Amino acid sequence: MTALGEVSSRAEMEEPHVGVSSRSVVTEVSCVIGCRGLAKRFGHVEALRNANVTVPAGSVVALVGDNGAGKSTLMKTLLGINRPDSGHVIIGDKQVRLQGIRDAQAMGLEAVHQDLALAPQLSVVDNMFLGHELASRGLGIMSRREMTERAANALAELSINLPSLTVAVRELSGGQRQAVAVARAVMWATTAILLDEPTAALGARQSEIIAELMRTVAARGLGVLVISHDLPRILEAADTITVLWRGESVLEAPSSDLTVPELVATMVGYREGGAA
Ligand SMILES: Nc1ncnc2c1ncn2[C@@H]1O[C@H](COP(=O)(O)OP(=O)(O)OP(=O)(O)O)[C@@H](O)[C@H]1O
Repeated sequence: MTALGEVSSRAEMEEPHVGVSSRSVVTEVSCVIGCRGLAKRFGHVEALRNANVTVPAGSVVALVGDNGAGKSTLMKTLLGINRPDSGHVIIGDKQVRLQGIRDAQAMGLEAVHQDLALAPQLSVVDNMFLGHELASRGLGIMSRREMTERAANALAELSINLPSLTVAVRELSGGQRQAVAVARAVMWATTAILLDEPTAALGARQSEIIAELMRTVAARGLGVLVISHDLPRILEAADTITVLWRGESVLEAPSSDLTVPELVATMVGYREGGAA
């Protein structure tokens, strides 16, 4: 993996930033990945206008909001896929200007997008290394046995049981594929993983397993930022919830302080001053 020191030549580091939005109740915490005052337009669409999120190490933070609220845009901006029009991204308590996804990866971020980006015809082991061929080379030439061992360890650490590591990924269930994508992200991440709707296509039991997996990942010290529409489950799995409403973060609170009806009301009808 690229050493962090190499990043500064590509991702411009700025001064550490403190302070969060006035409605935030999560203040002055260390931030492995987050942002302050992000704005992003696509033509006449204001996808983000004042987005703030803070993901501390060892925490699961859920990003919720109605369709079109800006959740995916925010995640892509945190990953350097989108460039913000204003505001800034924070990684490891420092403001950074990411030039692309490679910068984000070099700073220890890994993402699991909705399409999972797995190669169905390749084995579990090959998928665990997919997209990280350059980083793997940095580890020296790995034999097939070493790759299999490394993948097996990564899966075992997350208590992921699969029928075989040599089976093609297309033969796994949806939940097992999702688990492989999460395990790959965790294997390469050193600061945080970002998950876009990891349980959208899963049944109840498989969704439960992925929720447990997020807790396990956080317990290992990584930050976890997850987009979810599954409010009951995410209230249980996340430490903190951030609500986006029309591109603006309007609520950031410990999940233990929130209920599903409160979340829904905030997601669909937030108005400054209270009433929906
Ligand atoms: N590349 C793009 N070009 C033009 N408009 C975009 C682009 N990406 C997002 N948008 C617009 O920005 C707004 C926010 O979209 P985004 O996908 O971030 O919302 P979301 O909260 O993730 O929605 P959903 O829950 O439906 O996935 C939408 O109006 C969307 O159409």
